Amino acid sequence: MCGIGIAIAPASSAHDHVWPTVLDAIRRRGPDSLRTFHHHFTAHSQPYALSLASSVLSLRGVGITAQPLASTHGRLLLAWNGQIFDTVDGASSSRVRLDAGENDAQVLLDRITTLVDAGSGCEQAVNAALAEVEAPYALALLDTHTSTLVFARDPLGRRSLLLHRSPRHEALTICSVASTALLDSIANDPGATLDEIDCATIWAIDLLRSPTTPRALPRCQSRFTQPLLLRELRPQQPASTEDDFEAARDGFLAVLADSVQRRVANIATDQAAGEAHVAVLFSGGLDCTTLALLAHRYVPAHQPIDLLNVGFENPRALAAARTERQRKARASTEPRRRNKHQPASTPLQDDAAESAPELGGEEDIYAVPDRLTGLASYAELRRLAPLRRWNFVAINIAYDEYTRYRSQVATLMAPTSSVMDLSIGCALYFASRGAGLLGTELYTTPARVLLSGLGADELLGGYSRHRHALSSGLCALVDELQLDLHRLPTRNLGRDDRVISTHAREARYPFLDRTVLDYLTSTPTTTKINTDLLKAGQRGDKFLLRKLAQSLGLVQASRLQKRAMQFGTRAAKIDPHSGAIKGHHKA
Ligand SMILES: Nc1ncnc2c1ncn2[C@@H]1O[C@H](COP(=O)(O)OP(=O)(O)OP(=O)(O)O)[C@@H](O)[C@H]1O
Ligand SMILES: NC(=O)CC[C@H](N)C(=O)O
Repeated sequence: MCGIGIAIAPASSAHDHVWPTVLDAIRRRGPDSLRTFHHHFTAHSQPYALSLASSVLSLRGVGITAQPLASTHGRLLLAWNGQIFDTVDGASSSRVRLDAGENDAQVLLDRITTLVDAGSGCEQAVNAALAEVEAPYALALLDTHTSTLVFARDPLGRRSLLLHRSPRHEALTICSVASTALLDSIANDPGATLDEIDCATIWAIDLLRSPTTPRALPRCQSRFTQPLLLRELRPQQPASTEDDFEAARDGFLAVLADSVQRRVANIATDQAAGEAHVAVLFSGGLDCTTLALLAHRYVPAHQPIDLLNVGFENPRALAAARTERQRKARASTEPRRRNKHQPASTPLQDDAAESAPELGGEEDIYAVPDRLTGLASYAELRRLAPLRRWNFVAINIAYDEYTRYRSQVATLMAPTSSVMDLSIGCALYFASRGAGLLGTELYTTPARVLLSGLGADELLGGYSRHRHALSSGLCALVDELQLDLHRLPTRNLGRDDRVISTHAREARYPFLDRTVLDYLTSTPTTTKINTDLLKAGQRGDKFLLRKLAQSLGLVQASRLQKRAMQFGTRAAKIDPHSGAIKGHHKA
């Protein structure tokens, strides 16, 4: 992923010690180029300076399209962290150019320039151009003629953009990710703030009038920007073309496969043709295994697909497992009647009981639940696609290594800061670093594109809270699913982008493609979820996806139960005495 950094401040105070640290942080996200453009203006009779920096992780077009990218006469400057995967039908010239392999930043800037040349203000032009594309993005556009800055994130918030205000709001920093110096300012200067930029609207700053006060602009409506509403909650429910379950499953397969194809095709890098261009963040669970098998259809046959599977040495869980094994061994050699007042097990024993059967043996400290599932699904992929080179990369993170990197991950994920965020952030940090064992050899994935299965649980009812909601009736389940859709932009995606992109890689989310979202929000809830099975505590969750996976031959993976990343990797409750700490506590 690329990076964006913008500083707006009175000229006298511009470029303090924080700005170089912001540049460092965004350089890591986009190692292929980094440019900075300076714009000077006067507001309230005071000279001001704006610096606009943009780094590029080049994935589209011929060569590297450096940013900020200038329009022909230099009036407009674009910083684009994004990938256009689809365009509305009306934008046919953009579509043709993208299909021909042109760089999407250039195509987008040309479209904005055309609208500005035809008389639109730059805010309207950006707004209209963004409504024509399906893309994860964070963007900033500076109009040097009018001294207007426009910035935005895609409606689902798949790319990060943060806003930092100085204590008296006289200066503003907009950046993909925070640096330690920026966080120090939050800690030390009362009044300083750091927030994720809201992606429901587009933002603009009229630099000459109010240089540090963004204004919200409602988004232009299109099929890519309309709010997502489940069919059960629409005033008029669409006629159900998918009464037939098999037709619904096949329709889902068609849109999901197409989404995967668009995310793995046309990756233009200077990599050797025969090395992996695509890796899967691979727990071995249902969601990512299905994506891996679909990716196999479209990734060139001579390229390997890397499966990145992370697991942590968790001293607490290991100690508990050992104690539990010893207890069981003692119990089997000295059978004793349990006193009825003695509790069946302690919380630590419960934890161990969960670990014990899943740890492959005392010595295999990385045989965490996701490793075992990962290996099983890897075997299934090899069986179904034997001619593909699948690289199962075992990413083993020792407790020492985790403790060395923890504060770095905490800085990257800011302003999110809970214990659960840190566990997930660490799992994603190491998984996307992509360095582990390929067999017995050390290996680091060269892939810049990482597929993630995130989104399937929100769309298809994969969380245990969906089952709890169903116990209050179907309407409660529908409401819970709608809430998930509503919260997608604010929950995890910004955090994940900040953590993953620091390794100069880009996460792509096939389940969050707009056409997939439209399809699944139009499919009846009772088709997506088998409510009878779910009520009975069986595999009724993500039922449509389970059946899709089965139809592809993924028999083992289609039966897997959801396991949250922090538990599957054993990144949660890893520190001594962390047993009583709750996920929502501050890390
Ligand atoms: N141990 C892991 N190693 C690498 N990537 C992982 C791991 N665990 C989860 N991921 C990635 O994060 C995504 C979202 O994780 P989440 O905890 O929501 O799992 P999930 O919904 O059960 O998905 P899946 O069925 O793919 O495991 C996964 O689809 C996968 O791409
Ligand atoms: N990774 C990015 O967001 C870079 C921008 C552009 N899509 C490119 O590939 O060059």
